[in-house]
Amino acid sequence: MYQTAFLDLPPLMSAAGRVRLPGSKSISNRVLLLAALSAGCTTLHEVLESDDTQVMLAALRALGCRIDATGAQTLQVHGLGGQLVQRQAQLFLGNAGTAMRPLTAALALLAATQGAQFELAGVARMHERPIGDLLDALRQLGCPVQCLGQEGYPPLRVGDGAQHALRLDEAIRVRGDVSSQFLTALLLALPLVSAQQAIAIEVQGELISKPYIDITLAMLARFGVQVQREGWERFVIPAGSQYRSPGALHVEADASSASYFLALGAIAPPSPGSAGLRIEGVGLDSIQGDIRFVDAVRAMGAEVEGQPNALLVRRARWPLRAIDLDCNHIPDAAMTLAVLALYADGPSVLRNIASWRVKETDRLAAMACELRKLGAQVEEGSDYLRIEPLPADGSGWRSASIHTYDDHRVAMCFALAAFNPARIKVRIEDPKCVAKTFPDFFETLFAVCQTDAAHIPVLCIDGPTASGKGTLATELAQRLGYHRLDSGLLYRLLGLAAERAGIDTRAPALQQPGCAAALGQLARELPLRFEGQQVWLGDEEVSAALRSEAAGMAASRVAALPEVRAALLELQRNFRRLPGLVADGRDMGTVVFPDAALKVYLTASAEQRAQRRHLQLMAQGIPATMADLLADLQARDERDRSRSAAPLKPAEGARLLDNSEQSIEQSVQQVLDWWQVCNSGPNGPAGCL
Ligand SMILES: Nc1ncnc2c1ncn2[C@@H]1O[C@H](COP(=O)(O)OP(=O)(O)OP(=O)(O)O)[C@@H](O)[C@H]1O
Ligand SMILES: Nc1ccn([C@@H]2O[C@H](COP(=O)(O)O)[C@@H](O)[C@H]2O)c(=O)n1
Repeated sequence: MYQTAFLDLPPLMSAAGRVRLPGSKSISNRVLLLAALSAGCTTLHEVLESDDTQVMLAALRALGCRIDATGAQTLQVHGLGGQLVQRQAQLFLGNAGTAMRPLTAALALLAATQGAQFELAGVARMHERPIGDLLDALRQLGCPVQCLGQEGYPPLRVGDGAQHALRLDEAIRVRGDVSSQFLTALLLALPLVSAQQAIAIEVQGELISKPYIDITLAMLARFGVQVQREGWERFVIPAGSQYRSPGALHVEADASSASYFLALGAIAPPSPGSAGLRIEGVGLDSIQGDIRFVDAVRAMGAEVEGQPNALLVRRARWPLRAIDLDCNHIPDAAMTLAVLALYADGPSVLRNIASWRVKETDRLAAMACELRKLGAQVEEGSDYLRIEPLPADGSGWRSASIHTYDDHRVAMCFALAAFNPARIKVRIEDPKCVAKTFPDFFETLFAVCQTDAAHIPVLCIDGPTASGKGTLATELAQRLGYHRLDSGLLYRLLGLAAERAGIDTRAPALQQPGCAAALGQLARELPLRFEGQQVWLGDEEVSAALRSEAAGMAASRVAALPEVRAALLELQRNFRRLPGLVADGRDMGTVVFPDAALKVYLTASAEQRAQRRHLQLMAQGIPATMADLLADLQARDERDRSRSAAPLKPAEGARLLDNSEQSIEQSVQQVLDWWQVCNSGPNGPAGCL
């Protein structure tokens, strides 16, 4: 997951391959709760790992439910059988509506019938999301429920520690026109108290987001409770209903998450020779309402083929066909349509989406505001959006920094704007907000998208030994969310590989006929592998061996050979991958990435550098003297500067940074400021050179 303050998406050009989606949030949180309420043990497979499921898991554990992780995305839930083991708890539920609403209802009933008291709170936005209609229904039942802040909103206290008789004879009335989650919450909770009598729920107002109720009913059925539905107005939980664990259950992939990749397939030309984009984990027979997003992208012109537990999508009609659609049945996925509308042949209207206003943020206002930043004309009604497309010739598109409002769906759907025909980058602020439902969303996106190498930004740091290039490059890559190329490591690996192969890399031997060619060949076939922080040369883990001064000296000798440099050139250029690269070495800006957007030449006095290296080695427990280190680094610098192939020197247009008197953070800030300037042109990273 990208933990950066922002993520710059370079212009994207095509997409193809396979996407494996994470588990459905709606199903995961429902089945976690149901498994916890049931008697017996339930094994849940492919459970979503995200912020929203984490808060549900933490709450269930705080209530005394044992949940063991028994494999990747597999959990074993030891159900409580409807019996409280904790009579008091304070639960933090973040911004997860799928946790707050059902837990409120279930705990209110359990607290009232068994004598307990619980507090449920969330993040600030959760305390602005109304829950009054659900509380009214619980109060009708006779459950003590108290709002600890503003009436009708979390934080809440349910129960008062005493037992209360419930009024179950009369039908429970609940509003259905603000959020369908209130009805879901009651449906999930009431089987806890239906052993003796049937319980009816009557929905007041037109029920919105009906497909989510279908998910609830399907999950209840899996746990042994068959709810009788009379239209969408009345639901009856039969007397004697009781939760029974199904033993094991597989969670479908998230159909709302599929929408981003269905949309991607609709707008991205497939890469040459590919059949399109295959989305795995969910098929046309999904029980999730957002699968109907398929109808919407088909209406806009995409070809979608249903396969067993998968979808295959291809761009067909271009530009897309504008739509005028009632989106009440796909409220979450419909946000994706708002961005697709930018690529349509006329204005699109998304109707009946008033519920957007009470989601993670006011999504109607947020989408209108961010679409306008891209240059679109948008009309925002109380319950609709009308979106004018942007010209297919690229005129009118503006480079924008998309504010994401701590809303995962805003971040994910605006990623699609990176396919703009103007080929301008799109900045997504606070990309980690996708953790709510799809922590690896951007990694998944980059894995199936392609673009011209020239669009992938590169930031180069060159300079002499121990000037701090690696330290600076690592930090920059982390803050920008970019890949990192430590090019010196490749030369060090080659020096080590030569030693392992019995090739003498000392000066006289290197001049022997055939030696340079042999090293060039070795460089082309380097059996290198990166595993996290570990570097492998064939079967040997060599990370520590590579950092020795001897390895540095050997690297510096083999690096002077043109055959070696030529052999490693392509390998280094292959590190240029989405979303960007920070590369450090001696010739990053001069030879390997001459078109880099920003080139920095980093120096410090030889004495400072020797001292830093000394401290570095001491910290690793490697003995060295200052005098030896100074002599070594001066010899290396001299060889690097004086060689004929790719000598160490500032690249044309490079920014010079002498960090002798700077802290690491000051150097980082200086380069980020330069990077910001490079990126502030109307077309994104035009470069500083
Ligand atoms: N601005 C700085 N101020 C103080 N110390 C620094 C600064 N930058 C880096 N250092 C320290 O100097 C040491 C050497 O840095 P680093 O290994 O990043 O240099 P390098 O240029 O990548 O070296 P090499 O070219 O040999 O790989 C590290 O211990 C690092 O913490
Ligand atoms: N682009 C590069 C990077 C490194 N070298 C040579 O490798 C030696 C080791 O590099 P470190 O950055 O890991 O210390 C270095 O002394 C250079 O001779 C290079 O030539 N080009």
